[in-house]
Amino acid sequence: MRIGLTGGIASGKSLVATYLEKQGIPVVDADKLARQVVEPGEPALAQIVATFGEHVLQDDGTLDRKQLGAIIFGDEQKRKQLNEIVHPAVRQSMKKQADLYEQRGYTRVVLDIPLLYESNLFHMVNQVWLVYVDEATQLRRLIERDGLTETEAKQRIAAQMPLTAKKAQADVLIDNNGTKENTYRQVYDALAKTAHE
Ligand SMILES: Nc1ncnc2c1ncn2[C@@H]1O[C@H](COP(=O)(O)OP(=O)(O)OP(=O)(O)O)[C@@H](O)[C@H]1O
Repeated sequence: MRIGLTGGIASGKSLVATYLEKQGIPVVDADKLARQVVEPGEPALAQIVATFGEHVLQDDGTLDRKQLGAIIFGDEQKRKQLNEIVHPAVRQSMKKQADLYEQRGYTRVVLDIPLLYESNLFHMVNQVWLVYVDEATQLRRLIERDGLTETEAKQRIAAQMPLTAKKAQADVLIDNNGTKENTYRQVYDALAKTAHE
């Protein structure tokens, strides 16, 4: 069974993912794979260079993220082109890792996908677990973690699909407004329910 773990910025996905790993559940991290698929030697990097030019590479052959960011900033068409290269590579890589874990005998694999809703990746998982917090808590934790001003933090939250809108399509809601222990308990209980599925 594949569980899609998602939420919003600073909602507590990493907290939950770390706990799941401690419980012996393998977690496939979409953000980590998104960095791996553009490493030197990877086909996605070659496609990026073919599309945007050699100047998106640094001298050591790695992707110059700043340069690429500047190219796609404010250019919807270019952003789309980049996503059309990177997204399929990430999906393929997530699937491959999940397959591997299953071949090794794991019956439950978690796919940590921050943009599961935005990228419409419901087809990749059997269940969606949503880590949610109310906006005041999200704002406070984001400011504390990243050292942002209130305005900056509000902008980042506003740039995403609201967490409340994500609730309707979730199979399991993990309320992370309380203590970490409280959240761990909910995850433990949700895991217990999947043990025989
Ligand atoms: N229940 C909690 N009580 C107190 N602090 C918490 C709790 N849950 C998370 N935090 C803190 O809030 C911050 C955000 O949590 P976390 O990094 O797990 O979120 P995330 O969803 O993975 O964020 P992002 O997607 O932005 O990386 C962290 O500093 C974390 O330590």
